[in-house]
Amino acid sequence: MIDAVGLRKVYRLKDREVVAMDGVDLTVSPGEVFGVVGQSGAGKSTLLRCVNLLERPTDGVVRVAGEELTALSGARLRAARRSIGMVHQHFALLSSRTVASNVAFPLEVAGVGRAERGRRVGELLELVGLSDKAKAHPAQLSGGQKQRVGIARALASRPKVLLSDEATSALDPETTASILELLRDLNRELGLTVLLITHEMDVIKRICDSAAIMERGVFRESGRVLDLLGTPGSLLARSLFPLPATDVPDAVAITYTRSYDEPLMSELTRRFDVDVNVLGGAVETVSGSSVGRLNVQVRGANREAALGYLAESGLLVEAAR
Ligand SMILES: Nc1ncnc2c1ncn2[C@@H]1O[C@H](COP(=O)(O)OP(=O)(O)OP(=O)(O)O)[C@@H](O)[C@H]1O
Repeated sequence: MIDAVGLRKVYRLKDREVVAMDGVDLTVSPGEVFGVVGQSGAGKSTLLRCVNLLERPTDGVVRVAGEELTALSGARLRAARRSIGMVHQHFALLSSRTVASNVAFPLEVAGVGRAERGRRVGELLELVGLSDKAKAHPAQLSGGQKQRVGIARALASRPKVLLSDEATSALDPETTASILELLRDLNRELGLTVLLITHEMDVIKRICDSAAIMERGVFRESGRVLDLLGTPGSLLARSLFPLPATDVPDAVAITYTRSYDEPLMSELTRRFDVDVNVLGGAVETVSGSSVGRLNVQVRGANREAALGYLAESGLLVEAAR
């Protein structure tokens, strides 16, 4: 649905050049939620602005919903961009307009008639759970409600793709959870493809099917979240499940990305007669699967066979650090 190849963006300032993006390849499949996570200055906003051609990349090709945006300009680019909705961190609502009129705004710009606009706005407000706020003004809404208006407005022209620029960064944890849930529901119910940028690992954990870690203008790793978590040395695994450093002898870090019918640890002690001591870790639901990362001390004569058994069972076994 989104295909970007070799994206570079260089800002030319008076006295120097800033390379904000330096060769990013991004593929977002139809119907998935893809999260790009990184610290401030990593290049996330630049990537998002280049994907919808708010800014033209210095190099590279961007295709969205089958259209090569980088080959278009003027009216054809504006028309193609209707298949992309955008949600902003600070909502970007018009304060003098009511909620309904904010949502109607892109429809007015697109020349949609009054009756059709009214019908569509009603539908959109229902979709985001704000039917009772149609006549309110943005100043009368909570942050979460404002973001719901922002999402309704972004969906007005029935986009295939929603870009989210730190949609939950200005919200408290509870409101963040409800907005993420809304994005997930819209993704499922409308088959909406979502590309979001965030600096919060929690957003990746809660709603993303795929993710990329961005640092200094490049993707350090990218792929399906569960695949990355099961990959040796994964940065995402270390960031989502930070394990405390350990120098305990015979300790290993174990990662599993699905639930097991049989109790593996007790099986281990029974079959291999080893002592198993859990030193630390966490178990959480990621992309709908039970994922765990544990530091475990395994001791005994059959230690190697026991670790081999875990690896054969599909767990990732690495040296604990
Ligand atoms: N218009 C611009 N002109 C010059 N440099 C820019 C411009 N926009 C971004 N940059 C620079 O490009 C780099 C990447 O910035 P970008 O805003 O994309 O990062 P980010 O990951 O989105 O960070 P943040 O979360 O703080 O917005 C930074 O060094 C930034 O200073």
